[in-house]
Amino acid sequence: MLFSTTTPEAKRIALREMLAGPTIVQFPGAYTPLSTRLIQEQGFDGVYISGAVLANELGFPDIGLTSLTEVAARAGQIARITDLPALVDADTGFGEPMNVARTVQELENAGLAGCHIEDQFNPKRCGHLDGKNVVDLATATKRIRAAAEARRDANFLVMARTDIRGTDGLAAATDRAKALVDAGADAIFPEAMADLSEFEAMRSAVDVPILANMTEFGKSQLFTADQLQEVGVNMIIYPVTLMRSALGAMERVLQTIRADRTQEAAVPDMLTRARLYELVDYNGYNQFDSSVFDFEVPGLHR
Ligand SMILES: C[C@](O)(C(=O)O)[C@H](CC(=O)O)C(=O)O
Ligand SMILES: [Mg+2]
Repeated sequence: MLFSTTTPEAKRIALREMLAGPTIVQFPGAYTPLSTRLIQEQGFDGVYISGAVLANELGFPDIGLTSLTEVAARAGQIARITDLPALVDADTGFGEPMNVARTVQELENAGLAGCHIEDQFNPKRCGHLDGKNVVDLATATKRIRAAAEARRDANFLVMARTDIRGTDGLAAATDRAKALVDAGADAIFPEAMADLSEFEAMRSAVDVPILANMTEFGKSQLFTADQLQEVGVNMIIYPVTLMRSALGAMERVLQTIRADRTQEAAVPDMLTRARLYELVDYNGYNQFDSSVFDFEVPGLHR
């Protein structure tokens, strides 16, 4: 059935354990709650909830227009449907340090295993675009300290993302990462690393887990999990991959219908009705229903 069979607390412990382990973990971006089931079925380690996907699907560019309420609600819908730990993109934390504290508590309540908070100015932008701005070190560290202190579950992962590589270079990024760890970050998301050697430099700078963002059409090459593991990366996200693939497929089928005046040629690419029902677990719900209603209470007649 379409719900998590484990608690948020257990998922947070699982996330901590996998990040401490020797094997790199892969977190595809959940496009929607249902697509999260595909991620789980394929045996991935966890799911990522992208701020870009969330914003774009609501019809906004990824420039900080979504609200905490929208992000927590969507992230909660995704977290509730999977046994996998879910890491959510909390952008700049939705305001000042006090807002960041509230953000972390709302995300804990929504059942997330962790979130990342970045050091961009608002309005923020995609980390792989030029013209980003980052806040000063004091502001960046205050956000992380507020996040770390606000959580009620010590295992909720507070990941600090730094975008400073794009504005000030690699040395600034490793320095900032160290300061963010000192401020309480459990993990580091070094955004827009240019190549593997930059990940390696980040690896030597900090002793917490580090994340690689394998977003398509960005600044980083699309390295394999083995290549990234080799340089000491602990976690990979594929944030926008499912949305890009789904939208690509949608565009193609719409073109087919326009051209052929029927969708017939596109049907082989579609998930069949049977497969869709399997994914939504109609069977599981039916069985649950019959186990609840198919019993007799002696002496009870209506
Ligand atoms: C990871 C990211 O923050 C996201 O929101 O998914 C984006 C991804 C993207 O725009 O490709 C990012 O800033 O890298
Ligand atoms: Mg983002």
